[in-house]
Amino acid sequence: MQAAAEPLAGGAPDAPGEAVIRVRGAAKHYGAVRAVDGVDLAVQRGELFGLIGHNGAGKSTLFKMLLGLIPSSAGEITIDGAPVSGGGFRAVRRRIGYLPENVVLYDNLTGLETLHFFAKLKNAPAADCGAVLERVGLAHAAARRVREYSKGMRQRLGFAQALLGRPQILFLDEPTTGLDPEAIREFYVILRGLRAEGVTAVITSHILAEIQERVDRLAIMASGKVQALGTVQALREEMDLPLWFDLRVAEADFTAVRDALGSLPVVAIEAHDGRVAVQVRREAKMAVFAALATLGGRVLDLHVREPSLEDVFFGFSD
Ligand SMILES: Nc1ncnc2c1ncn2[C@@H]1O[C@H](COP(=O)(O)OP(=O)(O)OP(=O)(O)O)[C@@H](O)[C@H]1O
Repeated sequence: MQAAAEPLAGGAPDAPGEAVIRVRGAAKHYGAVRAVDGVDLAVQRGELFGLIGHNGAGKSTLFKMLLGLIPSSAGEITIDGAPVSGGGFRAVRRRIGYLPENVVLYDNLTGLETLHFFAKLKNAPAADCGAVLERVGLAHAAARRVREYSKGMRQRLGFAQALLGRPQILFLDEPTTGLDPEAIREFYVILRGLRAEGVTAVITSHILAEIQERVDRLAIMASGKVQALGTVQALREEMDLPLWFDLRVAEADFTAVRDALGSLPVVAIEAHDGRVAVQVRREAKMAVFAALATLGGRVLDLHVREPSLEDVFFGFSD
C-alpha cells in the first residue's frame, strides 16, 4: 500500500484562516517508543477536526499533549497563542472543554448534582447546569441517579460536563462511544450548533464511516506521524482511488455492459445476482456514464459509490 511521505491534500498544516491550535514538530518518546514523532498541524477557529488512526497510532498521546496533560519530548504546541507548557496556559485552559475517553462519574449523584460538582471544579456558573443538561438531551433525567443511567446517557453526561463554562475549544476523545445512531446524529447536531457559535472541536473516533461525513478536516495518524491531512474529499482525490458503479442489469445484458465499457479504464468488474459492480478510474467517471447511456433501458438502476474513508485510511496506514 501507498505510504505518504508528506501529509497530503490540504496537506499544508496551515490551512488559511486563524489557527487556534498550532502544533510544530511535536514529539513524545517513551524510551525507544516514538509515540508521537514530529507532528505538524493547525486547527482553525470554528473547525470540526477529526483525529483518526489505528490502536497505538499516537492519537491519545497527541491529545494529551494538546491538552498540556503530558510534556512533549520536542516541538511546540500553542493554543490560542499560548504554549501548552507555559504559565499562560492556565487562562487558556479555562476556555477548553475536555471529554476523556473514560469519564469518571459518581453513581450516587444525580445528573444535575454531577454537573454541579464539575461546575465547582471548573469554576463555572452552577446556573448553567440545567441548560447544559437540556442541550445534551438529559433534562428529563436530571433528578435520576447516575447509577440508573444507560451507557449512552453516561456519555451524554460526560459531554455535558465538557460543555460547562461555555468552552471555546473542545477536545472530545471517542465522544460517541456507546451512543445509538439517533444519539450520534443528535451529538453532531449539537456540535454543528457549537461550531456555528465559533467553537473549535477536535474529536477522535474509531468509527470512520461516522466521522468522514461530519468533520471539516481530519488527520490520519500512523506510527506517531500524521500520514494524511485534509478534507475527506481532498484525500480521496489526492489518492486517486477508483470509484465503483453499481448497476442493476438483467443477466442476459451482462455481456452488453462489458462490451459498452470495453474501451474504458475498468479496474475490476464483478457480476452476480442481477447486479454488475464496475470499478473505474476516477477520471473515467463521465465516460462511463456516457457509455452506459448507450445501453438505454437495459441498465435498470445505477449507483455511484465513492471510496470510503476506510479505503483512504488503509491506503495510508497499511
Ligand atoms: N505512558 C506510556 N509509556 C510507554 N509507552 C506508551 C505510553 N503511552 C503510550 N505509549 C505508547 O505510545 C504508542 C501510542 O499510543 P497511544 O495511546 O497514543 O495510541 P492511540 O492511537 O491513542 O491508540 P488507541 O486507539 O488504542 O487509544 C503506543 O505504542 C503505546 O504503547
